[in-house]
Amino acid sequence: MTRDDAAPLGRCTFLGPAGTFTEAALRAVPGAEQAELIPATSVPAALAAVRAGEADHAMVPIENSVEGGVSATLDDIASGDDLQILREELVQISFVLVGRPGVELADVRRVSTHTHAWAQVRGWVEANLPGVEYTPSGSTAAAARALADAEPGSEPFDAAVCAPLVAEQTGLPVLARAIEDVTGAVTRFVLVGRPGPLPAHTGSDKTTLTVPLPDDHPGALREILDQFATRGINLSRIESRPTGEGMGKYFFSIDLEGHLAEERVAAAMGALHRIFPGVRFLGSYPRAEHRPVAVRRHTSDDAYRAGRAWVDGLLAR
Ligand SMILES: O=C(O)C(=O)C[C@]1(C(=O)O)C=C[C@@H](O)C=C1
Repeated sequence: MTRDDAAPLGRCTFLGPAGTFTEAALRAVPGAEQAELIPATSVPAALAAVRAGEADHAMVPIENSVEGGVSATLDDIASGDDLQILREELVQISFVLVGRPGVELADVRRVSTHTHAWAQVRGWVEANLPGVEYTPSGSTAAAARALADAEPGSEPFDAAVCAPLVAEQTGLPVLARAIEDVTGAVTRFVLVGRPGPLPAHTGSDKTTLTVPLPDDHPGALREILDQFATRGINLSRIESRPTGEGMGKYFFSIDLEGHLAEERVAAAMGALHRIFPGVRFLGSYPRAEHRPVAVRRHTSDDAYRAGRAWVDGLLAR
């Protein structure tokens, strides 16, 4: 059984408040206009709402083309009750600096934003606001709204780094535009639900999984990679994250090109499960770029089926 693409989003939570890049990603999903959008204060809070059944889906950031993986998401979906990624969205990222009313760029001493946003404007800040004090916030929009909602004169900081949309929504003065260090940066977001039928295989799919690293297993990383290499499976992301259970305890978070419904992916996942029973399947879903996955002839479904038919024929002699 495959998931119905036209299934309603229902109650959909996201890293809020209104005006985050995450909200922009959610609004790009067909059917978002009919969904009930529920802002969450953090990624773990959004995912907890899905696990508890208080929301049907959550949109959360997972990877940025400049700053890499979003740890809060990678760590949260890797533990606790299983969740499933249903689709991904790519959003072009450009930041503005908004200030409290009346402040000039030269007067800015304290700035707030999300840590991932801060990492993407570090060069601009060093060049234009040297020595400025940084306060992390739950999201870019949370920083801007803290500024907009404060009593005049008691703002917690002078400026916030956020999306141009939030500047419009709050009416805060824009002190600088396009302050990102890398033009054309992209953040990848995933729509997450509770485990259920997989989205249909499209030929341009991605699969996300995690593999815990056992303590006493020399060459474990190589054994994981071998499962993909021998089956011609390309990885688009692999990173290690601490499990939080003690020094040296890690898991790998992996995206591969392909769908669990493909023989080579199913075979690799089955093999991983034999070697590392703690492997966690986090979903197979269409790639946002819709670029077809290149499959080498000898690792195609047809080749797998032909190989199995040959062996079955030998056994049936
Ligand atoms: O704070 C936001 O607006 C978010 O949606 C989060 C987030 C992230 O986690 O990377 C999303 C995109 C940008 O890269 C900066 C922040």
